[in-house]
Amino acid sequence: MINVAVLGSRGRMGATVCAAVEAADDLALVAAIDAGEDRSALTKADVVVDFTSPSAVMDNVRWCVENGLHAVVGTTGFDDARLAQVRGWLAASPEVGVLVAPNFGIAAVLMMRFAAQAAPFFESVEIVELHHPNKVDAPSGTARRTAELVAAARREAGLDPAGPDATTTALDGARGATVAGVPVHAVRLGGLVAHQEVLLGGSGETLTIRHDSLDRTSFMPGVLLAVRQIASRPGLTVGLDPLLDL
Ligand SMILES: NC(=O)C1=CN([C@@H]2O[C@H](COP(=O)(O)OP(=O)(O)OC[C@H]3O[C@@H](n4cnc5c(N)ncnc54)[C@H](O)[C@@H]3O)[C@@H](O)[C@H]2O)C=CC1
Ligand SMILES: O=C(O)C1=N[C@H](C(=O)O)C[C@H](O)C1
Repeated sequence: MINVAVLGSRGRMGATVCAAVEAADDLALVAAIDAGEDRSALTKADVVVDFTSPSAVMDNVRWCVENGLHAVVGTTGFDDARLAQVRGWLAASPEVGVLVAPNFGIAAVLMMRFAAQAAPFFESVEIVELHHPNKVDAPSGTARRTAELVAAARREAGLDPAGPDATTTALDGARGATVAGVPVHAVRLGGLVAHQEVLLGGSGETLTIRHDSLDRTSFMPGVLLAVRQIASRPGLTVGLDPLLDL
C-alpha cells in the first residue's frame, strides 16, 4: 500500500486525484490539504501529489524534499531555472524522487512526441492551446513544453524554430507569444477543458496534430503511474515519457 497526500485537494485537479487515489486498491489517501491548511499531515504520506498554482508550487516542493517525501507535481510554471532549483534541493536529499510533468494525459504525451517527430519535415509550425476560462496561466505548460521539443527537433535538423513570416504590421499579441522561437496562441473559452493543436505546414500540404482532454479523469492514469513509480526514481524526472518507455 502506498500512502498518498494531495496538495490543492479542493481544486479541479486535486479533487479528481483524491477520488482516483481513493478508488485504487493499492493506494491510501492519508492527507488532503488546500491553501492555508497545515502541511504537517503530509508527513504521513510516502508520496505527495501537487496540483496547486505556479505561485505556490515551489515552496511546496522544497518542503516535501526537505521532509524526505517523494513528490508528483502537475502544477505548471516550471522553466529551466525552476527545474535547476529543484535539482539543487534534491542534491541534499538524493534518496527523494520528484516528477514534474506539464501534462499527465497519455494522449497528450504522445501528441508532444508526434509533434517533435513531425517538426523537421515542415517549413512552418505554430501551436494553438485552448483551455477553460478559469486557467490562471498562459500559455499552458503543455504548449511551452511542446514548443521546446519542436524547437529542439528543428534545430537538430538545421532548421529555424520559426517558419517564414512576412508580417511586419500587427496589433501586439496578434501573432501570439514566442516560446523557444515557436509562435504559441492561447484561447480561453467556456465549455473547454484542455486542448491543443500543433499546426505544421509545407509546400501544398499541412498536418494538424490535435489533442483533447474532455474530462480531468484523462490525467489520472498518468498521475497514478507516477505515484506508483516515483519511489524507485530518485532525483528529478521531467515529463511522463521515461515512465512510458518513450
Ligand atoms: N500536469 C497536468 O496534467 C495538469 C496540470 N494542471 C495544472 O495544475 C494546476 C492546478 O490546476 P487546477 O486544479 O485546474 O486549479 P484550481 O485553481 O482548481 O486548484 C488549485 C487548488 O490549489 C489550492 N492551493 C493554492 N495554493 C495552495 C497551497 N500553497 N497549498 C495547498 N493548496 C493550494 C487552491 O486553493 C485550489 O483549491 C495548474 O497549474 C494547472 O495548469 C491542470 C491539469 C492537468
Ligand atoms: O490548467 C489546466 O487545465 C491544464 N494545465 C496543464 C497545462 O498548462 O498544460 C495541463 C492541461 O493542459 C490542463
